[in-house]
Amino acid sequence: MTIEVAQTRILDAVHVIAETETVDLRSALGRVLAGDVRAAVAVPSAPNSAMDGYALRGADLPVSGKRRLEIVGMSRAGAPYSGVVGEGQCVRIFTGAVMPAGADTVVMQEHAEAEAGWVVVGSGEKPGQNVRQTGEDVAVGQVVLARGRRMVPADLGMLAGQGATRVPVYRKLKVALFTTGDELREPGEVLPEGGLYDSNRYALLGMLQRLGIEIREFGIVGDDRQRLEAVLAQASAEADAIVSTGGVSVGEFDLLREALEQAGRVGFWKIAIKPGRPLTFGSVGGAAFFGLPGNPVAAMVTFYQFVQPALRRMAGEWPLPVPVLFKAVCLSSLRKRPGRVEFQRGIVEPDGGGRMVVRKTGQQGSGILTSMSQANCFIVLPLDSGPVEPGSLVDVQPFFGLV
Ligand SMILES: Nc1nc2c(c(=O)[nH]1)N[C@H]1C(S)=C(S)[C@@H](COP(=O)(O)OP(=O)(O)OC[C@H]3O[C@@H](n4cnc5c(N)ncnc54)[C@H](O)[C@@H]3O)O[C@H]1N2
Ligand code: MOO
Repeated sequence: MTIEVAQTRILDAVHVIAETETVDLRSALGRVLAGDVRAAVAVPSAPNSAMDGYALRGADLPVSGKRRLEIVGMSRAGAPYSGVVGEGQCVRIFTGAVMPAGADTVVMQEHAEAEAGWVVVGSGEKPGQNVRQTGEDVAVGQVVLARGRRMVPADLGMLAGQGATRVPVYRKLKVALFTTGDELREPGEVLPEGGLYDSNRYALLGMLQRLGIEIREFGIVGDDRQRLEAVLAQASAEADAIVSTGGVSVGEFDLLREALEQAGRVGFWKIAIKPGRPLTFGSVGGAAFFGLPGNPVAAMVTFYQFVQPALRRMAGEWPLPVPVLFKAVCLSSLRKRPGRVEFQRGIVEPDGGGRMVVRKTGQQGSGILTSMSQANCFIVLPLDSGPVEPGSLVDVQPFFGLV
């Protein structure tokens, strides 16, 4: 199965949560809007000055030479001038102050010479300049923020700019999380010979936390079918989605598969992706189920490719952002065989000469979590491509952005 087919099937199968709630603006960051927010007030609410200077009639500006205008008053932000600016007059004005009646133009103070109640302006100024018009940012009735938007800091500002104190949002998505494998130990415990600490659950916790999800942790579930079935039943009763790692390939102890066949409807897919070929997707009770491969990098790559978009959709987010891809010059040689899309891990940066360059973060095995920890991007190698020689252009998908 191609990545695209798997992504489409998953997005088509999941449901957006129905319940909504209202939250205080202070708690709205990262939440998903459950309804359109329309503007009740125009921003700005009145024409105002973009500069400190003098408000005057555009018709009074000299075409050539200079003109002397009488200063008849002052308009400060929060304390407008109540009179009218007549011919040959002006008002001392400050940034953000309402334009006085009669005036339609502001000359910044650096371009004017003030002298005892009078000001001299020169030519080269344009009628209408330096004025911010009513509603030029937001007009009354316009959709300020649309349903399905995951709110960013500027959105909180937009809502506050409308005088809003509370906003309608979808309730938080609940996700149950567990890992499988008798070899796993909880951090803090003593590690037996051949054991390893459960790193997947913590990496997944981090990725889920970034999505603002309410997490129900079921810990490590050993290779015990009855226990797996019990956890699946409880998880499906408590959560909108279940995410697990391990036990999805073909090993004899991959009991998750049997437990799932008992508890729900799931498909076992082989996807043309590396790392992360084996993936399980389906439902257990009313919950969507995602069974990720156990290898730590495979678990993270498949989370980003398949689980994250699905959880965002379920949480009400729409449209989903299209992942950013750009070209960079690859400084490493990369091993690659045609047949799978590969998500190798890299560090991308400007080279100082106007180019973006990328190099791989060491060994690229799907168990090498260091390769992910040190990376700031995926190097995305297409399905049918072969090895990459240093100096070639490759597609890069950055992890970073403003936060
Ligand atoms: N004969 C085949 N063997 C394997 C295949 C295959 O197609 N045929 N696929 C390989 C690929 S690709 C992957 S990925 C893994 C996926 O296997 P599972 O999902 O069943 O994962 P496990 O066998 O349980 O574990 C794989 C690996 O990852 C380690 N692991 C598991 N859970 C965690 C955790 N929570 N934290 C840290 N590390 C974890 C585990 O110890 C194993 O080393 O199968 C290949 N085999
Ligand atoms: O998922 Mo596996 O190699 O593709 O780790």
